[in-house]
Amino acid sequence: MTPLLELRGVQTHIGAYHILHGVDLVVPEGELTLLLGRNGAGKTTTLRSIMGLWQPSGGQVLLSGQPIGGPGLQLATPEIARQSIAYVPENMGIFGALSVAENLLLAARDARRLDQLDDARLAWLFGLFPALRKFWHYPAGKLSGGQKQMLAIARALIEPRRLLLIDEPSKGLAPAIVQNLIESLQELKRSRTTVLLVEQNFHMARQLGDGVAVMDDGRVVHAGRMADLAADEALQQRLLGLSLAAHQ
Ligand SMILES: Nc1ncnc2c1ncn2[C@@H]1O[C@H](COP(=O)(O)OP(=O)(O)OP(=O)(O)O)[C@@H](O)[C@H]1O
Repeated sequence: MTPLLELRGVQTHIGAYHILHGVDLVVPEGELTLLLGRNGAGKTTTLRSIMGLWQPSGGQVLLSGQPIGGPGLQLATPEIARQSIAYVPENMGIFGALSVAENLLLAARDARRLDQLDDARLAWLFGLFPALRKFWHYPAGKLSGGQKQMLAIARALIEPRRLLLIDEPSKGLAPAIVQNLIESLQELKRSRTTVLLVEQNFHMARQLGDGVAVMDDGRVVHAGRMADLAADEALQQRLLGLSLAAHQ
């Protein structure tokens, strides 16, 4: 079956630096695929290359088999977003001075007022992230780090999406908050939303991943099922090193 997203030999340069050296990656429809790898391996650059925020200098990015990125066939970022791909960057891109409700409203292209937001979708989001209902009229800047992360993901989900790219949502969060986030993302998985999730936290990754790709030095050096990697400590050690395999 054609995967929802596929990268074939993607090369990306940032200025004079050659960062991605031929990334091959498959994200099947309806699955959560983990992208792991040490700091600087190229995970964020891969997400940005999918979105066209860095334009690949070689290879192809395909959505349902149709090219969306690569030399000679590059779509602009707004066109890529219109293919129903949402990106939650590490800095989350939320507006601190606006309320939780206003942040969500801004992300909904079809609604101009709060009462135009889709009720069923909001109820589903509140089920995933109960804190959003509780802090509905609070300035987003006053939320905790974990709640901000949940708001950022909720913004990406305010409309139905074919694909969600999420960059390291656990970064800087306390273990108890990470556990909340894991539970929310497990609930999201039940809706069969296709997700490509960048993580360094293996404890989180192993509970969420269907498939996994491990990057090193601008390439994918391992791809397979997360259950197989989670069961193989020697492989974890070899691919991820001690610091990542340490199960928090
Ligand atoms: N704007 C930039 N200019 C120059 N080099 C960059 C830029 N952005 C990233 N890089 C370099 O590209 C390489 C890959 O970075 P990237 O952020 O993709 O890694 P990562 O796997 O996401 O790491 P991290 O987990 O630390 O975010 C790193 O060596 C980084 O220094």
